[in-house]
Amino acid sequence: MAEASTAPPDQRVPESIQHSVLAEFAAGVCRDIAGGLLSTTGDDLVPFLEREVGRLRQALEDPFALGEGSEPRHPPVFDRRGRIAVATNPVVSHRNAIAPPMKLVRSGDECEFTVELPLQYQGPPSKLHGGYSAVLLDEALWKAVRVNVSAISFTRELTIGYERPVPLFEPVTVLARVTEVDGRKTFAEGEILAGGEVCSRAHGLWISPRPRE
Ligand SMILES: CCCCCCCC/C=C\CCCCCCCC(=O)SCCNC(=O)CCNC(=O)[C@H](O)C(C)(C)COP(=O)(O)OP(=O)(O)OC[C@H]1O[C@@H](n2cnc3c(N)ncnc32)[C@H](O)[C@@H]1OP(=O)(O)O
Repeated sequence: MAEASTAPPDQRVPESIQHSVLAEFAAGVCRDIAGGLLSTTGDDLVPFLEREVGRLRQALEDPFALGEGSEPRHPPVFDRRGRIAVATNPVVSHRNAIAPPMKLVRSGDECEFTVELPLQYQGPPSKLHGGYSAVLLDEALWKAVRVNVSAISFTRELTIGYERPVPLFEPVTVLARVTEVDGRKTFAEGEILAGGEVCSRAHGLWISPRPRE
């Protein structure tokens, strides 16, 4: 259990920058291993794994060699109650090895993300699994709701239309915007685009929980 921090606000971080950079690097190696296990077979498997383990071992021996001066994207913080809060989000957190991670590049009335999906997200050959398209759109539409509505909301309904396959191994864009706010209900819509063409469309409803009596 984390102890409540008594540090001044500017020092309220539970680990060094170097450890945060190391954790995000390790998550990246885990992602590369996940993809490589699906594309590497037979005699290539052992050298592949040795290379990846070697990258990790080298980082552990000399963490300062990891992109000198580089900043962690999602370092843990102390929350308002003094507990350690790690960015666990499975779509955008650089510390979560199962996140691609999808990157927010523009946030406002419309949110824009970019992402490149490797082999572990494959459904049809070289195309994204449809369930994972829904994951990307859920996150993007939730973010558009989050930045435009003050109360935290949760996905109540999400409808996805699959118009074209989403390609793996190339940058795709995910767009999202709020269309209507009605009390606790917020409606939003968005798209996944590849090469300028819409591949999937989503619309849905986000509801903020009723205030406690
Ligand atoms: C490092 C630090 C980080 C800090 C971060 C801060 C905190 C972060 C917090 C969160 C992170 C999330 C990260 C992104 C996640 C992406 C989004 C997700 O995946 S969310 C998870 C999946 N979703 C759920 O698990 C919801 C499960 N459902 C519920 O919990 C409830 O259903 C809930 C809260 C959504 C609504 O519950 P009710 O009981 O308040 O709803 P009722 O009263 O039934 O409906 C409200 C109104 O909406 C209408 N309504 C319901 N369904 C409708 C529909 N389909 N169309 C139109 N209206 C509808 C109803 O008729 C009602 O209307 P009338 O107020 O009576 O006028």
